[in-house]
Amino acid sequence: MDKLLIRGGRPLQGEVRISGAKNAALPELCAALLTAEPVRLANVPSLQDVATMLKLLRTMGVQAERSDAQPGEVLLDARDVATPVAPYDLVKTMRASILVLGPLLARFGTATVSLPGGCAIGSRPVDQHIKGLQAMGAQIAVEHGNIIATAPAGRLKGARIATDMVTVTGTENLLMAAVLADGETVLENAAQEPEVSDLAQMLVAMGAKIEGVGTSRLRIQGVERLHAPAGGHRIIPDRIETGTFLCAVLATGGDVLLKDTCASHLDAVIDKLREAGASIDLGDDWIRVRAGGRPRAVGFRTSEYPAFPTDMQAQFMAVNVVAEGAAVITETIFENRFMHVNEMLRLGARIEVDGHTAVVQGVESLSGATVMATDLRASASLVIAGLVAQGETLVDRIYHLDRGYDRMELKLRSLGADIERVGGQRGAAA
Ligand SMILES: CC(=O)N[C@H]1[C@@H](OP(=O)(O)OP(=O)(O)OC[C@H]2O[C@@H](n3ccc(=O)[nH]c3=O)[C@H](O)[C@@H]2O)O[C@H](CO)[C@@H](O)[C@@H]1O
Ligand SMILES: C=C(OP(=O)(O)O)C(=O)O
Repeated sequence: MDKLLIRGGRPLQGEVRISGAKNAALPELCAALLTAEPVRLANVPSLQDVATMLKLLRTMGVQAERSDAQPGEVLLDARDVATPVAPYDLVKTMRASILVLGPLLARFGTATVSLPGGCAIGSRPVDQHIKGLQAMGAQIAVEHGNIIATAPAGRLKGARIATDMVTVTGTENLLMAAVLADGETVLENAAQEPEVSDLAQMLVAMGAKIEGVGTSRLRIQGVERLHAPAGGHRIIPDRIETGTFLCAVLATGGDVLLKDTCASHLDAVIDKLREAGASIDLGDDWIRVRAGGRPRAVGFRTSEYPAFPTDMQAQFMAVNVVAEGAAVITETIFENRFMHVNEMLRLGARIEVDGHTAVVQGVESLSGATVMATDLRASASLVIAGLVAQGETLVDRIYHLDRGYDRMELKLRSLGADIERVGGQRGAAA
């Protein structure tokens, strides 16, 4: 099993290119199921979740290939979908497989998707996805661990849906279902994450009629069919990869230019980084971050976009761990997203957790040790801590990291980090 070996203590310096957003790529790959025309996606990141999604689409009969000629481009042809089924062996490795449910039901009137179980960071039910589809007329049964869904007479009906909480993939699933439904759907309490808006823009380019993009109320007039987006669709930059590098630079005391990114998707994180002492300059598609000595500890509370993202909580905690002072971090989205804390303690961090709150008392230095990644962003936070720690840090179980980061260790190495993959080859990224 692959591990990352890090010899800490080197500030990051140089330039790095940010990849396309995992959490936009996954629903947008599924959106290709909504049309019989071939769809071209650009800026698709090379990471394990994308590989898993391409595999899932292929098992259904979709032609899904990376272009040899154009790096980052994926061509998808869902003309023939023989089996509208997402089996357990793929869903268990990637919860976002649930994103095929809405589009399959919308276009083919039937779908069977294995019910995702719990996950390291929380129980993560999909009841809101199911409730919304039922409101659109779907008949849904859960049998033998599978969600079995059908649309009577083959087509969903528009409905007014208010989800009990803001759900990102829930909004995306219902949006993809609604674009081909008969009549109008109104999604209240919709997620406003940039990845949801990027999906909506792709759907509009495919002929969907959607009002309110970027707001908490999406109004959709269903159409009979969709076409491919003319000229393809380019995936937005990954704001969480961006934030991860920003935190790594501040924690290590470096100076880095991040290219091909979008600063306006990261307002809350950038505000907190500045509060922590980072000097940050912004351009249309770049961010330059410079650390001015040891960071100051800064508290924050995770919440839905545009507030501080839960997917940045662990990485920002790694900054606080070596900062001057103390900070309170509150996690409001997932009930078990402090799994990195016990591993950080092994590196010498001082953190106390009480329910949804972690109190971090910054320390002057960390000392390298073997630590175990428990989930995707926990892995990233341990890499940041390892880059700061004195001596060697070995991060185990980095298959979690590979799910969601595009060649992270190569990018870090290009910035001067002493980091290498040991114990095998990287798994087949898409
Ligand atoms: C592939 C993808 O885009 N993943 C992101 C997505 O996950 P995901 O879409 O799974 O997260 P949600 O926004 O749905 O979850 C938010 C909260 O709602 C709860 N909930 C959600 C749906 C539901 O039917 N019932 C229910 O109770 C969840 O357990 C959680 O407590 O948004 C999360 C919150 O920003 C991010 O951390 C993930 O990186
Ligand atoms: C939690 C995440 O992803 P997923 O929803 O795919 O588990 C994440 O990207 O941090």
